[in-house]
Amino acid sequence: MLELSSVSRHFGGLKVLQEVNLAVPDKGVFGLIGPNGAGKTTVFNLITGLLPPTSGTIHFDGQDLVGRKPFQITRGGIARTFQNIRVFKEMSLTENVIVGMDAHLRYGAFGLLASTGMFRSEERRARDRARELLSWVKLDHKADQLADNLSYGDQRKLELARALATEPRLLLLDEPVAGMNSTEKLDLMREIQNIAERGYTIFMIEHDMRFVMGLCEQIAVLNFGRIIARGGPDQIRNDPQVIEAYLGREDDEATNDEGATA
Ligand SMILES: Nc1ncnc2c1ncn2[C@@H]1O[C@H](COP(=O)(O)OP(=O)(O)OP(=O)(O)O)[C@@H](O)[C@H]1O
Repeated sequence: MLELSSVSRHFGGLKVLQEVNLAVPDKGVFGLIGPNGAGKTTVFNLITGLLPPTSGTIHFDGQDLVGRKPFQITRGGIARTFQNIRVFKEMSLTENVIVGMDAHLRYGAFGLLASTGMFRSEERRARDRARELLSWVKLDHKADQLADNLSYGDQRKLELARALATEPRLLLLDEPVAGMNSTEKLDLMREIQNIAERGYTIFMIEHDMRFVMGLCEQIAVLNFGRIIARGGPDQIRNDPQVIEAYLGREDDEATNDEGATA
């Protein structure tokens, strides 16, 4: 579905990604892990058109993504969430999700939200879909509340619902459980699993090893800008290069995470 071939990205003299080859298969959950600063978010920034690669190609369903603008890539079927939460706190949950639908609404999300009846049927459809997506992350009972009232974990889930509102085929999640407690993590794990079962392909970056190992069928490991391993959870867990990449860095938070070596 998604294929990166010999992708490199340099920032001045800093070689953040070097000849990365990565193939995310259609359907299921794929994980990208690696120590802090390994280059993981840069991979997402290249896929979503926020940055161009220095060299290499990125194909999605056979189409070349390099040179396309972020909104074109979103319309083409790739959505993402960010490491830092980006919800509109002064809007309701429903309105936040409708903003995500923007590319698919005839009058645009803001036109629709500001309307006084002109676009009623489109508004009703958008609200129904927003509520459905909120139910996928168990937030539909809070649909009319302001996003500002949500816990940190629920704000992350709202971002996920908003990303789904762009009707993607591929969903990129950048550290979806960052800052969540263990109950929230378990809930989110189930919800992501359900979303994958609905036919979405999920590609996630995550530091929480228990979460990654519990969800992903395939995992790639990035270290100093290079892929050092790929395979199923058991293979990754026992890979000597992966163990060294994590344990060899005393300053890495992943080695201190609960369950990091699970
Ligand atoms: N726009 C940029 N300009 C200059 N350097 C950058 C830029 N974006 C990322 N970098 C550098 O690239 C390296 C990799 O960053 P990146 O955010 O991709 O790592 P990461 O694996 O996602 O890390 P973390 O797990 O801590 O989020 C870092 O040294 C970072 O400072």
